[in-house]
Amino acid sequence: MKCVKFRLIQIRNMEDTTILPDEGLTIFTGENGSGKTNLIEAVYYASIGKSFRTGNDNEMIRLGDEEGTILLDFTIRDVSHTIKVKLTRNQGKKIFFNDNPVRKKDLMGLFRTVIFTPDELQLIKGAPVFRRRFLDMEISQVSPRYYAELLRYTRAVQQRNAAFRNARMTGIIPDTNIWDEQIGKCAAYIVRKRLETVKKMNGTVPDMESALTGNRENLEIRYKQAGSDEPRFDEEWFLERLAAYREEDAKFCHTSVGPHRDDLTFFMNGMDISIYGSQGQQRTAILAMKLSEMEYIKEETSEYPVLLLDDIGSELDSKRRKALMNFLETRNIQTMVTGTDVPFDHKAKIIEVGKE
Ligand SMILES: Nc1ncnc2c1ncn2[C@@H]1O[C@H](COP(=O)(O)OP(=O)(O)OP(=O)(O)O)[C@@H](O)[C@H]1O
Repeated sequence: MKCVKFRLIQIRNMEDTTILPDEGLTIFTGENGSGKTNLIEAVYYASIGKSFRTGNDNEMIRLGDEEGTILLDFTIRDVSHTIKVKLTRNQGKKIFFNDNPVRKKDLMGLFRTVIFTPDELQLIKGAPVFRRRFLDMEISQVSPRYYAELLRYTRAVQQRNAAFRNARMTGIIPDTNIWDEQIGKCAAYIVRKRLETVKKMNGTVPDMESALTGNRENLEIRYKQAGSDEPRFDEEWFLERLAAYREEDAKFCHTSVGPHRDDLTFFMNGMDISIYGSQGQQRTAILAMKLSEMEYIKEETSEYPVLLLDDIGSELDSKRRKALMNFLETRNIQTMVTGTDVPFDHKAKIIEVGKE
């Protein structure tokens, strides 16, 4: 999978900018605020249908304009495709794949990316939601069924919670069987898929770590299921727990059982790196996980996704950057990087942003 060309029209600070990235490494360089991250953000937007920086699409449209467009041409196994996203102020977005309108959820998995930004430390330091999202996005990009089950699951949990809220005034515990059944079915599938993925990642993540550092630390991802020491993914288990917790859930109008409560923990040589790891180790571990995500996507789809690295120069020392670039080069992974100075001494296409 390669991005051949992308264009931002009235997006962020870009009036009309076309970029032809290299098949290998492209470095966006330029002063602070010149718009380097805006370029990576647009590529990511075309892949997922939303920004990694904001949930408010209006922020994406250039100030003073009413609409903005992102166009992206890419190839899958040498066949060309196009994605077009048209954003209109306060009126949402329209997405087109090969000129046909598609819903945002249908965009998932067409043009695949993996992103690493300075905020990525949240994956270790932040709330569980960041870790679940990481895993969910990874699997959703290769499995349309997973994404559909996830959406169905989220809706069922919302409906169950709404049923509790609606019944609150009456003091009667509502019958949520219809939602519990849906939650149980989807939850079993979601947790099974997540466990499979974690297992696959554990097969590659130590190699990625050693490619970056030269050390073979024992890096391991563990799935932490709310309510069970040994992860369970049978529907009956979820149904039993949903029934057992119904009374308490009704009191708080929430659902305390299910994969939306699960978490991941990262261990290095048996130690939880969120507690014992240095900042450098945490960053390297995250990057190793991202590379392992790339391997997973490659294994599932037979093509590497496009890697987007925002401000990597400030995140990794030169030794690790070099090791990372060697790794990407040998696998022919298309990579787009931002940095105020050209941060690498590798063969790359360098695009100076903000200079006409
Ligand atoms: N909706 C918008 N309309 C116009 N300009 C915008 C909009 N959103 C952001 N900008 C401008 O985009 C620029 C920020 O771009 P970006 O974050 O890509 O910078 P950068 O080159 O990555 O900078 P740094 O090196 O500091 O990370 C700022 O100048 C900001 O004012």
